[in-house]
Amino acid sequence: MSDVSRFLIEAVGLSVSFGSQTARTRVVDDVSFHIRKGEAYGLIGESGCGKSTILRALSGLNGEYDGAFLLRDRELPKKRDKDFFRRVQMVFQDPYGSLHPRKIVERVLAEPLAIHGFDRHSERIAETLDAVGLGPSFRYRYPHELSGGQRQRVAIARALIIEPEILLLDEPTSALDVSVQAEILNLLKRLRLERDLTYLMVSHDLAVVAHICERAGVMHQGQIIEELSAQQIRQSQAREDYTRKFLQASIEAVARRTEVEA
Ligand SMILES: Nc1ncnc2c1ncn2[C@@H]1O[C@H](COP(=O)(O)OP(=O)(O)OP(=O)(O)O)[C@@H](O)[C@H]1O
Repeated sequence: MSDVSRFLIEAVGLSVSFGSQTARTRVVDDVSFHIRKGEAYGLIGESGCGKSTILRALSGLNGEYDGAFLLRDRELPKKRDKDFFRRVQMVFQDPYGSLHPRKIVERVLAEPLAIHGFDRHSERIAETLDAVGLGPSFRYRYPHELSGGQRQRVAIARALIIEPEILLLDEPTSALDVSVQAEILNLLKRLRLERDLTYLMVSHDLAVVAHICERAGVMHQGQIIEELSAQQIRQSQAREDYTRKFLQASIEAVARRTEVEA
């Protein structure tokens, strides 16, 4: 594939509806955005605005959409192929649900290597565990022997071990304690720089998005109503009324959280 494409990922006129003919609801409505190579792009908005639906459509979990996703200017087929999953990996919100309870970490990490035909399994597992901050002893543990943060590190390792270009992150820290959230966010930030990764991250938490992403689309009722830079988010510089209220509500939520922790 050529590297001259303007964008690594593009969504063009994406719409997703659910329900039968008579009770059909459009939950993503004509959404377009682009992400450059190496960039971290966020989708933010209240619960139910359609963020995860976009991620599920891009990841191939739901092929029932209108519009298109382009990877380096090429439209992705509705049924994603193996090459897509080599390049694009997903990290889910719930580190408890996303790891198989009867598989030790080594097996969790060996499976994607086998599927995608990688060599040097043992070395790659050791390297990747180290990259996510887990020592060699974690290799032989079951998920129930791990904390929430350690499980999410394993989930990140499972995504990274096949050297993808893009990580799709669906609220990757919202199931974790606040102190652990910061560790995982810092890990994601470091990994992106070290490995020249591109992120699409979905979150309802503005602080999380402003920490990780350079740009974010603000979603409301299935549409991206405006895009903001991380600096605009931090300085509460929004054009739309809805975004201003959303930013204000988030700032108040963070202040409340800080008061509770103090
Ligand atoms: N498989 C489905 N069938 C029917 N409705 C669905 C389905 N998946 C999502 N929805 C609906 O689509 C809307 C958008 O859901 P989505 O999960 O994308 O929101 P979200 O912004 O990610 O919210 P949250 O942060 O709570 O996950 C919601 O009203 C949801 O109930």
